[in-house]
Amino acid sequence: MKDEDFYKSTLDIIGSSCELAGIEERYRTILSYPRRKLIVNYPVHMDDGGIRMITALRAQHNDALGPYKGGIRLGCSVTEEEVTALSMLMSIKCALLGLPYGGSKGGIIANHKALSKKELERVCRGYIRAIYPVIGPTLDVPAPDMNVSPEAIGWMLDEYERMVGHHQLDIITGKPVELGGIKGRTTAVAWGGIFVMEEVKRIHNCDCSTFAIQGFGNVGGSIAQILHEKGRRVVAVSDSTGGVYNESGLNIPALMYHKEETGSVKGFDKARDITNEELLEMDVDVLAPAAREGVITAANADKIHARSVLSLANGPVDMRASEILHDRDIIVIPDVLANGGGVVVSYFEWAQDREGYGWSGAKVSANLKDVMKKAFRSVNDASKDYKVDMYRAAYLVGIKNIVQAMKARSV
Ligand SMILES: NC(=O)c1ccc[n+]([C@@H]2O[C@H](COP(=O)([O-])OP(=O)(O)OC[C@H]3O[C@@H](n4cnc5c(N)ncnc54)[C@H](O)[C@@H]3O)[C@@H](O)[C@H]2O)c1
Repeated sequence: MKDEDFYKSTLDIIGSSCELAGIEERYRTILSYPRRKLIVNYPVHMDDGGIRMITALRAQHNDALGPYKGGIRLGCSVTEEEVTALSMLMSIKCALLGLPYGGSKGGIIANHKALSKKELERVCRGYIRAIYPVIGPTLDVPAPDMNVSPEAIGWMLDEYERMVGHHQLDIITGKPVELGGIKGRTTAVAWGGIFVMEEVKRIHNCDCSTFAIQGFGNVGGSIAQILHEKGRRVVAVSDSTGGVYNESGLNIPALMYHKEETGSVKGFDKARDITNEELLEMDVDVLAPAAREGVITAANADKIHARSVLSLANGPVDMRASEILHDRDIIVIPDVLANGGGVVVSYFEWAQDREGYGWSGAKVSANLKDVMKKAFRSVNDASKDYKVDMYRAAYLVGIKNIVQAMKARSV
């Protein structure tokens, strides 16, 4: 899916949710624009003595409920439309999950694979210097997203603290644990998805024994690992190079080792190579797209054979595809709910750093479970009340919560 289409499909779901909830036209108009978009160009010193200009941005969508919150993406294919749409999804996600945050997103347009570690550090530090005027612990709190590691977040924290001249751990989340990060952040998206899946299984009485996972990075890799440890059968996984399949279940730790050694999941000796299309069309209990936006659309929704779809990536299923799947009795857990565990635990990290008292892993896990189950119930109830699929219900609940906050502010 092209980024313009992702942006358009985000506006479509905002518009149709407002219509469904009977929300006044002016709120739909307000929510269809980001409040602020900062585009920056900054020079980075390269190891060969030259400089390179880096273009980056920060999109801030809506802050009626609290400070903007959103990750930073790094990559040469990052675009303004993609980052803007993702800032909108963040507002809706935070509102749906009951967090006191608005939504934002950042993007750094650079080929991270072609940078040395020192160059990457200078790119990350430069980004913080460039967006400094629009971020702050009660203004906009960044976090990692694709291709941004906890180490990179550590550099960003350090750069901000150098600028302000004092410690400020609550300026950014996703930090290494030894630098004010929180226990459980790296597996938070995966655990959040699993807690939601457990509710789906309990309430809708569906089977969750076999899994196919698209993407084998932070999110896809960690859910595969957890499911494997729980004794579930992860029969297929893929990355950008293709996928692998084993009907009896893949040995995930061995596959991780294979990917580390070869750079790809393909060619794993205890499995058969498959394409990403084959993975999406697999007959499994749960299909978890955990790579990119726009992978299930009206063009391939008819070919999906999973019993449920856990949308761990941002925007992997569009509204039309979700309707088609719903009509075929396939349960779609929307992204704003399924991958919400990441921002929930980011919120715990922010709260921990503002409080100055470390949370235990057990406290993180118990609180995450509570938030995810409560959010699932609100979506499930809205789905029944409005007689719509869970995808539309989730956006509807999030947007209603934002609009209530705007009304309380007399916007
Ligand atoms: N990391 C987080 O905390 C977090 C939180 C919420 C949502 N998300 C979303 O989850 C998704 C994945 O994020 P991540 O942090 O795991 O990124 P990542 O960069 O660690 O991993 C992405 C994975 O997807 C694979 N991939 C890329 N393009 C692909 C394609 N066309 N087909 C199949 N596989 C492909 C990559 O090879 C890699 O294995 C993104 O949509 C991101 O916005 C991430």
